[in-house]
Amino acid sequence: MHEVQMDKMKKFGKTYVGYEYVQPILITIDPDLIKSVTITHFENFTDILNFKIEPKVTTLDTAGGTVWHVLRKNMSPTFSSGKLKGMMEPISEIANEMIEYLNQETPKNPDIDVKQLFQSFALETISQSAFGIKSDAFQNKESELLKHGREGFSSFVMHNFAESLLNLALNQFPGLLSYISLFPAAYYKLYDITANIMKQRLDQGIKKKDFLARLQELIEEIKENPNGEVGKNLTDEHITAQGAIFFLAGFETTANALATLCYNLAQHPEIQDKVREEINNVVDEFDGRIDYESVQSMKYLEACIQENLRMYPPATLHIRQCTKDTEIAPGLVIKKGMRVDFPIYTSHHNPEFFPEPETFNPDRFLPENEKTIKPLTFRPFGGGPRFCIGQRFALIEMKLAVAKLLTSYQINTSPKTKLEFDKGSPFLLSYPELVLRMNII
Ligand code: HEM
Repeated sequence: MHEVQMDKMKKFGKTYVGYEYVQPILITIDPDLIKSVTITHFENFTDILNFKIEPKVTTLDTAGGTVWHVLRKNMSPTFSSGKLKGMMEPISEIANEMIEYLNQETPKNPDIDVKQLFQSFALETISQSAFGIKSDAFQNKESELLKHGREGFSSFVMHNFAESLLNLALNQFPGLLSYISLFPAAYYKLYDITANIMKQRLDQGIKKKDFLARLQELIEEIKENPNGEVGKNLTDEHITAQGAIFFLAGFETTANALATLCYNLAQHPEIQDKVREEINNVVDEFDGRIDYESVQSMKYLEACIQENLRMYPPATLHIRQCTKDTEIAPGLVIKKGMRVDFPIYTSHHNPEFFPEPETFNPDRFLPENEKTIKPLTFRPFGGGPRFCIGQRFALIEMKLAVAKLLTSYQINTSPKTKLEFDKGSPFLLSYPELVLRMNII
C-alpha cells in the first residue's frame, strides 16, 4: 500500500483527495496541514473511527471523544519516567534471555529469523511489564500469549482494514453493527486473559506496579467515585479492554522495527562497528551496566534507531476523523464525517524532507543535525496529542535489546537474507520473516 501512496504523491504532490467508494478523504504529508489537523484543531479531529463500538473493544486506539480523553489522561501516568525506569530491570533480564537463546541456537545454525526472535523478545517484554506474567516465548514457540498476540495482531490489522471497507455500509446502516463484530476472537481472548489476571490478583491480594495494576486502580475509582470523571465516562469493560491493546500495539511494531534495524546494520558493517564502539565505551563509563541510565548516553545508537524508523516505519499511516466542519487552511474546509490520512512512509521517503531518502544515514538524527528535520515530517509514532502512548517505552526497550545484542554478536547478511514487504496492508510495513547471520564475537 505504501508503494501506491508513493506513486500518488509523485503524481499529485503532497496533498490530494482520494476516494473510498464515494467518500472523499484528504491525504496529506504537508507538515502545516498535519499541524493544523492533529494539533491546532485537534478538538474537531479527536476520533479514529466514525461509528460506535461496544466498550469491550473500545481500546485507546479506537476510542473517540470524551472516552478517549479520559482513557488517555488516566493511562498516561503508566509511561512516566519513574514507571519506565522500574520496568527496565525485567526488560534487561529478558534481553539476557535472548542472548542465552542465541548462544544455544547459533552453534547449530547461525542463520536466525530475527523477526521471530524479536517477536519473542517483544512479547516477553509486554507480557511481563503489562500483565506481570512470564510467557516463556523464547523456548516455547506454542506459547498461548504468542499465539493470541500473532492472531490478535493480524486481526488488529484486519479490523483497521475491515473498518475502511465497512465504513460506508455502517454509516448508512448503523443497525448492521449489532450483527457484525470487527474484532475477532483473539481480541476477546486477550480481554478474558486481562480480566482473569485482575480477578486472581484481587482474590489473592497480589500487589504489583505494572499496567494491570493501573487498570485495577481505575476500576476501584469507578466503584468509589461513580460520579467522578472516570466513573461517569468509563465502565469496567472499557478499562479491562486496555489490556489487549497495550499488548497488541506494542508487540509487532517493536519486533518489526528491531528486525529491520539489524538488517540495516548488517548491510552497513561500518555503521555497525561505530555503534558497537559507542556502546562499549558507554558500558565502560557505567561500570559494565547496560540499563536505563547508560542507554540514555548512547546517542549514535539512538540515531540508528530513528533512521531505521524513518526508512522502515512499522506503521505506514495514521488517520483522523473530522467531527465538526473545520477550515484547516485558508479556503480548505474539512466537512464533518470526512477522514484525513497522513501517510508516514511517503513522508519519510520524500527527498524534499530527507535528501537521498533511500540511504541509511543515522547522522541525520545526531543532536547537532536534528534541527534540520522539519517538525511533523518524521512521524513514526504519529503526531499531536494522540501520538503513540508507548513511544518512550518502545525506544528504551529497543535501545536495551540492541545494546545487549551488539556487545555479544556481529550481525551479517546470509544467502537467505531477503526483506520483502507484504502487499496490500493498509497500515503496516509487515513482512513474514527476516533471516540474518549471527556470529558470536
Ligand atoms: C516501534 C514501536 C511502535 C511504533 C512504530 C508505534 C506507532 C504508533 C503509531 C503511528 C500510532 C498512531 C498515532 C497517531 O494516530 O498519531 C500509535 C498509537 C498507539 N500506540 Fe504505538 N507504536 C509502537 C509501540 C507501541 C508500544 C510499545 C505501545 C504500548 C505499550 C503502543 C501503544 C499504542 C497505543 C495505545 C496507541 C493509540 C494511542 C491513542 O490513540 O491515544 N505502541 N503507535
